[in-house]
Amino acid sequence: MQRVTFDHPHPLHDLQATRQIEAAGIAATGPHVLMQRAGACVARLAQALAPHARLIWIACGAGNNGGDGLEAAALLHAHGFRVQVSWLGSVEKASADTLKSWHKAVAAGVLFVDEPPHDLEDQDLCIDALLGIGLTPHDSGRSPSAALRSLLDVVRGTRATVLCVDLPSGLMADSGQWAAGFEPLPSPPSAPRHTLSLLTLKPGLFTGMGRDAAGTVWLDDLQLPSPDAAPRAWLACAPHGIHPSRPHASHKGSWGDVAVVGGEGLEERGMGMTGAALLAASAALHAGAGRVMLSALDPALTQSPALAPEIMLRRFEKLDLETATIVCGCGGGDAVRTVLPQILKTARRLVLDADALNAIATDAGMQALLAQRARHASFVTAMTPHPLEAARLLGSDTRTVQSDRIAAARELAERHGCIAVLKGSGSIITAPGETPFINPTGNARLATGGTGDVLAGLLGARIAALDNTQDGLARRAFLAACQACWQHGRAAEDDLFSRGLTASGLARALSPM
Ligand SMILES: NC(=O)C1=CN([C@@H]2O[C@H](COP(=O)(O)OP(=O)(O)OC[C@H]3O[C@@H](n4cnc5c(N)ncnc54)[C@H](OP(=O)(O)O)[C@@H]3O)[C@@H](O)[C@H]2O)[C@@H](O)CC1
Ligand SMILES: [K+]
Repeated sequence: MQRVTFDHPHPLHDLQATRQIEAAGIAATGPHVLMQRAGACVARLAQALAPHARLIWIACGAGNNGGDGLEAAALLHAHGFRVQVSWLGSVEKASADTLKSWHKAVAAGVLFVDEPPHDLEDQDLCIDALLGIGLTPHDSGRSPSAALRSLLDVVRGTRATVLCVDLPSGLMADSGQWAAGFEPLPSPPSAPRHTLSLLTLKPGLFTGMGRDAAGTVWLDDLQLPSPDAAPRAWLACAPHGIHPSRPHASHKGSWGDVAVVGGEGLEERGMGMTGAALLAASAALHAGAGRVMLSALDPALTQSPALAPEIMLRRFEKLDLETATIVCGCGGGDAVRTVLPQILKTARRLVLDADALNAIATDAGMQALLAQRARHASFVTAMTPHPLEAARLLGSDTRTVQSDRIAAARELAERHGCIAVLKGSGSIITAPGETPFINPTGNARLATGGTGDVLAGLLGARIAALDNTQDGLARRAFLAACQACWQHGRAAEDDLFSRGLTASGLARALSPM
């Protein structure tokens, strides 16, 4: 068993692959072996998480996820813990494996209760073995029974540490969304949460609602060999080796130019958005771009910001679109539409964000220009939509995008031939022909205006630093996007922001590496 850390990338397998791995495992080990192993490692982790538990309550569903819970109950009882079990199954309907574990628990003298205990304290433990990967898809229209619902409510409202077996019950393994009818109350759970994922890590644990639901994630392979099934995605790890430490004999030209085009003025539509462009420029600067230029769409902006005199103002027609990495769209408003076609045609390295994406979403001509970029091997294009911007580009809605974030990111990347970074909890980074990565860094401090502009500027700096003379530009740009997401999230985790984060503070906290 291992706690999932981010020192190497982890493969994330979807339900189909997990079921295949499970079936092969059962064929290799025989009946009940995997459930016994699963129960044993649940019991081991339970003891480690709550060594002083007065009471361990195990909520067991009717399926094999509940069987894991019953198996763990027998073991924990044998280790001297006071264990109570609520079981939703029946002897008549239980699977053969679950029935064996039920017999074991009964024979061990585990107490089965009709009502969940109401006296679970902080030091106690609640084991959620209600539902695992057997949850039927959300569109089946099936909602939880009253009995299941009432146990779920206790699991979600308890003060005790919660250990979820395989998945938080009701969370869909592939998407990280709650199945219909299983959504918890809006207030986030306050008790510590852990999830012990069995056999494989599932993508849904790390994106969408998954991170809040799962808490700390653990993995046990149930002693089966590493799966060779293709992962649906990878969990990104701390980057190393993409940008080795900067040579002493480097100069500003070594790290590339970033030019930010955005920031509609107050006069245009009564909504001043120059701040967004300034944030992107500041992020590029602090992330180590050799030179940073700002081409503001606000004609009234005629001076570099006093706090960042390094940022040079440029009229759009004075930008060298072929050499600079263009970050386009931050606070761009409608004004961005006038310059975007030329940028799409000419800029070799391009990061598209916010209003540039909104403009492209409604303009077939610009979509065609974007598609043409993919035919030039020396062109790099990255887009950084949040779910609503992604939905506009895909002609769908936010709910559909969020219902399968990996699929939505892939669709964007394939359709537009570019690197796609779908922002949100567990950002998805993908590109044509690449297996997507899910970024594990970051926290709720990022939920404030301007942090997306900071990511766009940071990504601009990372792309600007890529060496033109080396092969594999597309792949290196993709890895640079993964690195930028990692660094953006990691910066937000710094204690510096423990009392709150602003986007300008985040930009200033970035570093070249
Ligand atoms: N097989 C093995 O060897 C191993 C399996 N392992 C473990 O088994 C788990 C998978 O077990 P599983 O396939 O039995 O599914 P599981 O997650 O218990 O859910 C099924 C139950 O949920 C119910 N239910 C479903 N949808 C529902 C809905 N919308 N609303 C309400 N109810 C719904 C469904 O009800 P039913 O449709 O039968 O009426 C049934 O009662 C896996 O996650 C891992 O923990 C490990 O021990 C490793 C070895
Ligand atoms: K569970």
